[in-house]
Amino acid sequence: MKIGLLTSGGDCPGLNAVIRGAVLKGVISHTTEFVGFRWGWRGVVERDLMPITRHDVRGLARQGGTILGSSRTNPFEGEGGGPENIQRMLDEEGIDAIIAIGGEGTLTAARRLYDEGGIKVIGVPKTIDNDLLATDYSFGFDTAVEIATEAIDRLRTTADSHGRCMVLEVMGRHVGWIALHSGMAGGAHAILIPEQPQSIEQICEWVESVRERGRAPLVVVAEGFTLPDMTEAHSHKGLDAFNRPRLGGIAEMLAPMIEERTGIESRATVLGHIQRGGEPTAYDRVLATRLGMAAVEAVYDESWGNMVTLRGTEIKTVSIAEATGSLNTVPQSRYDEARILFG
Ligand SMILES: Nc1ncnc2c1ncn2[C@@H]1O[C@H](COP(=O)(O)OP(=O)(O)O)[C@@H](O)[C@H]1O
Ligand SMILES: O=P(O)(O)OC[C@H]1O[C@](O)(COP(=O)(O)O)[C@@H](O)[C@@H]1O
Ligand SMILES: [Mg+2]
Repeated sequence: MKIGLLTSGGDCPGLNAVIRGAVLKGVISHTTEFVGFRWGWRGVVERDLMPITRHDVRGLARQGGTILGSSRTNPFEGEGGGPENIQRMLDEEGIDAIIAIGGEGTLTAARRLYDEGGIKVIGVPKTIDNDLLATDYSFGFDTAVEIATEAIDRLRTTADSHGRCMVLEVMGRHVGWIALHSGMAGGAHAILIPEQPQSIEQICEWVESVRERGRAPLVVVAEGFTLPDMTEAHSHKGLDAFNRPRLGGIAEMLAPMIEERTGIESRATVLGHIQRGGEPTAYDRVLATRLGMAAVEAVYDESWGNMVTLRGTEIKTVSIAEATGSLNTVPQSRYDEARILFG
């Protein structure tokens, strides 16, 4: 059995741990050979691959990023794209199956390749935002929450020194899980997420009540948050490779609005890709390793078109369609719970 691994879409800490988990499981429990496609689907379409041995995955559990590289290439486009060309390439390379590690875009592409051309593919869910419904958590999210929480702790001491309001912007295009968890962990005085538009008046009310108690207000905002009069999330950095607006900058918009209305000197910090870089937490290493191992088992079970997933504490296999159908949004009850701590 020869398996091709790829990592696609936005990276996150734990991708390398998945690769290592898969390779060790395949080599130790079976006699699997592995190759890696470089730069996600681009490596599939352009036949850019490299062998991966047990030696190559030494020490990889703690290494951030992905040794294979990632991109936003569409596997249905280009000269080598589409299921027929891909199957021919796999046959010529003697590759029996693909394990695709990626988010909803990558997994949708994987599912289409299976549905439309019978490509033998297994998915591994990846999302730093934790926005995939089919898995309770994905690796990378815990690391991002740790990094954002540390940022809140650090902002708090400098905010206290000056009596300033700090607005921290974290990732979260469609869902506010990173903001919710880091905000709760760090004791933020307001958490602003895409699922819950809030007026500037309400935000300022929270900020002022914090000041009245003699504290320096700390607001955490997800990049996809909107004020009620905004029709889409704040973006001023153009489009990404898949023609979606690059988000970012909502904190820089909110901080002066808060300062103007409350008279409290305010500062914005955009955490950006620092949330996605560096070493994964122990939790993410373990989760990623288990998902990588389970993906190899799914290959041997011929569970094509499916993905591995965390349900409670168990790793299961589910249809990729389940992962890509709708988003894992923050439920109202979780926001209401956090809201008790605002102001
Ligand atoms: N419906 C689709 N059909 C084919 N390819 C897709 C589809 N949706 C996304 N992709 C491909 O998968 C790539 C990765 O998706 P993207 O959303 O950028 O990252 P992620 O996998 O992290 O969600 C996209 O650049 C695109 O080329
Ligand atoms: O800068 P990039 O690579 O385009 O990615 C930024 C986007 O990726 C995200 O981190 C989402 O990533 P996930 O697919 O891993 O959830 C968004 O929060 C952010 O808008
Ligand atoms: Mg995506």
